[in-house]
Amino acid sequence: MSERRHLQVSCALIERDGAVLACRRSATMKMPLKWEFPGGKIEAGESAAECLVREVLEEMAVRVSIIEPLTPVTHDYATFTVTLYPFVCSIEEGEPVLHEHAELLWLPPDELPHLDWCEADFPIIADYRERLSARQKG
Ligand SMILES: Nc1nc2c([nH]c(=O)n2[C@H]2C[C@H](O)[C@@H](COP(=O)(O)OP(=O)(O)OP(=O)(O)O)O2)c(=O)[nH]1
Repeated sequence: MSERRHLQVSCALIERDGAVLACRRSATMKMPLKWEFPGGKIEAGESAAECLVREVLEEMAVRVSIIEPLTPVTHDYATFTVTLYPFVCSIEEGEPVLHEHAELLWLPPDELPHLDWCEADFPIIADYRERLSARQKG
């Protein structure tokens, strides 16, 4: 029996002017038309943070700097498992462009849960919003 695939993926919650960038997967990708954060698979010898910066640059021609890591999330999909390493980021250089995605959207954090996200992303959004409200209180 073949072993179930377990992907290690970095993803970016890019903040700008009180909004966060959401990307919609194209109709031809796996999980078509689901929303996700920009990012991709961690390569051998690469840290999650290095992967994040490389992937966002490749995917949307934007150089990001990391503000803070969020708690990694492991999720079982029907055919594979993914561990997502999320990072809150800001843009250092560039304007996001559509290469692979069907749509890009800047959304206030409170509106993020309303999109049809890849399942693994919901706990990340919850963690992010909790940290934001903690930041505002304290
Ligand atoms: N980039 C990204 N991927 C996510 C998120 N949530 C989530 O479940 N994933 C999954 C979708 C993919 O299976 C995997 C990301 O790998 P990828 O971006 O290299 O994969 P892909 O489907 O675009 O392409 P591929 O496997 O055919 O090479 O992680 C997310 O927020 N961002």
